[in-house]
Amino acid sequence: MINKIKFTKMHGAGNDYIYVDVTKYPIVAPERKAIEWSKYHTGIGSDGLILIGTSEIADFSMRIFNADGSEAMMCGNGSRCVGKYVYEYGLTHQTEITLETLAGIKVLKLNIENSKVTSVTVDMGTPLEIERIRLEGKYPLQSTRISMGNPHLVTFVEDITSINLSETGPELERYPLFPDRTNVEFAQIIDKDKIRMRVWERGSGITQACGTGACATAVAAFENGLTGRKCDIIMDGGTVTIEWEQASGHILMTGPATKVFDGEIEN
Ligand SMILES: N[C@@H](CCC[C@H](N)C(=O)O)C(=O)O
Repeated sequence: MINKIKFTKMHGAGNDYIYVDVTKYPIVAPERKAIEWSKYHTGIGSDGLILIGTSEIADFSMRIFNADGSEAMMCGNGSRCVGKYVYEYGLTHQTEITLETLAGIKVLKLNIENSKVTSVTVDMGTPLEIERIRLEGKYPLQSTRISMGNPHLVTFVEDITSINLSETGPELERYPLFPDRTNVEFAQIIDKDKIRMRVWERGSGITQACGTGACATAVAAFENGLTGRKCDIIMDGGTVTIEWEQASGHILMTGPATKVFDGEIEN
């Protein structure tokens, strides 16, 4: 049993996770560690925990645990950071990497400057289960639900500053229509290729950014005739560019990946 785990804190547009190479530091109960380590006052502080491992069907694998210990299928911002991690820690010299996730294999293209990964484009695959819905009850919202591997509920509003996300977020996350809970995005159209978005993440609460949420928002905007196929999603912690390719039907997400620090923690 390894007593000390080496980890790296990284963020993608402010969406921050603890990254562990589990080929060197196996973690027995990641659900429990995600809860313990994500706490800001008594742990490392993060939106969750991401495990980087080997794969029989791709170059690497990624597992993601939210701050409440629940396991998610996919993490857009996290996948970019995994690309940076495996390249900069010398686990690969490839600049195109395949990554096994619970939502299928994703392809990462690394943009390198002076041997550092500055940004990554991820082929996020095809958005699924796109449905315009009308919520009832306390929040009679006209929204769009979309799966990017994980579930999202996107609502466009005139003025995003009018949304009390810490109140609506948890209620919509557990709205009865979503037995598996949902991620919740509110978005305001700035112009044909710019959207301001804020997110309440299932299992983590308000975060500064959500990659799969940015993809879902861009898809919902296009489906509702509000933008073209390519747009910038401006979140609290940074911006990502989303393109919904017409030919392939795939979503391409490009954005930053940033290392914060390396650390060591008792297992
Ligand atoms: N922040 C992520 C998504 C993380 C998982 C999400 N909270 C869920 O439970 O579905 C991203 O960047 O995509």
